[in-house]
Amino acid sequence: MSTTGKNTTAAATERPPVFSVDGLWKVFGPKAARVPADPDLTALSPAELRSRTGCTAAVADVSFDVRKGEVFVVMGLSGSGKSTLVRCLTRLIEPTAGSIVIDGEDVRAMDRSRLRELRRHRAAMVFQHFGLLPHRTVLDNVAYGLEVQGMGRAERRERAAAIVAKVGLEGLEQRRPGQLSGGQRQRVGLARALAVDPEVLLFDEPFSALDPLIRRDMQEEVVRLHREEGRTMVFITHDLQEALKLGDRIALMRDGRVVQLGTPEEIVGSPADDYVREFVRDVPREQVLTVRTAMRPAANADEAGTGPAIRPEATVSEAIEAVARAGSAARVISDGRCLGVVDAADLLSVVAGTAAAGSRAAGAARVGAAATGERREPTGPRPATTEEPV
Ligand SMILES: Nc1ncnc2c1ncn2[C@@H]1O[C@H](COP(=O)(O)OP(=O)(O)OP(=O)(O)O)[C@@H](O)[C@H]1O
Repeated sequence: MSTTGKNTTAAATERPPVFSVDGLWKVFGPKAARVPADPDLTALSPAELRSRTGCTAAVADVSFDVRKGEVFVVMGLSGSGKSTLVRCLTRLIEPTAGSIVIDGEDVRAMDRSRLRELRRHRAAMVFQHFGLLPHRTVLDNVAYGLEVQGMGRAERRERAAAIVAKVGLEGLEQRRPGQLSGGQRQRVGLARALAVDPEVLLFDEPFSALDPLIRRDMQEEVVRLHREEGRTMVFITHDLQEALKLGDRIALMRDGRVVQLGTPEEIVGSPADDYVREFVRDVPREQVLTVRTAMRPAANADEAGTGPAIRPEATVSEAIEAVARAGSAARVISDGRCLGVVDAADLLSVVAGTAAAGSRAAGAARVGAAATGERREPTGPRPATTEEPV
């Protein structure tokens, strides 16, 4: 579980939104539209709402932005509303209330042809069950979306062949889906979505049917593609490890609501409530939390001036290694400035979960902001004033 390659820099968090979702509801059941509009009904628990109205609020007042170039993970247990939420983004499911905007354009106002173009070109979906055409070859399955777009045969086959190679399926172009393993089929599904060069890739639990090793391969494939292409991705999963591994930010859903929205580090280091705390209880904190969370101001000039230098994004696990090797506290250095120091005790208290993350990096105020989906940048502890070249 490494955070390597993630968009955790300030530049990434300042990128413009691709999708902006505000006050989104999807209610299933009779006279669904009255539910979001009635505060007496919106205040009910899911069970009460069902017994009073026969309705289920699969998505309940959800707001967030997906920023350009990020991997945005929607995570939650079965039935929490993940699929409904992501299907609402391109109106595969029609929302009941709220707004969805893609690149400034109102998705709810799109007519049929505009919606078709949205789904085909701008926000392509990779499904769990592949959805491949059984009688077509790998190459023709990948070229299918280009065919629908009206691209000529030679051009689309050339383009499809390049994408097939990109996802590691070279040599299998002429096979049919029935002659492939589950992992290979999922690669075809991924290649097909990539072939149309969409602005956003939407993944609906794409790897949950794969065995663990192939699943890990595919996760690495996604990380690699993301790193190479910087494509915006929305990824649904019920698997916390997968969410932490892939997500720049994670929206954790429960009963249709987003209970916390934040970076893996924020979710693990500063759970918004007991539900999230229980969810992340078994996560190896040292692999997710960074030294930003663990560091403290240097006690004196001596501490600020000696010891190994580590980056603020280094994980606590990496810092433990550096501190153990050096036998002294490490300095957290960014742009030649010493932001703080970490010693063995600081690092141990993060591992043990006794470090008050709320009072160190992830301030209590941010937890509130994350829970409501408000955009707010992670803040580190107050930097030490010591100027120190690395
Ligand atoms: N067509 C429908 N009619 C009525 N209720 C529905 C419908 N589709 C989904 N629901 C309900 O909405 C809630 C959210 O379902 P959804 O499929 O979005 O959850 P999920 O988190 O994606 O679950 P899973 O991980 O099992 O796919 C559930 O309570 C589900 O029963």
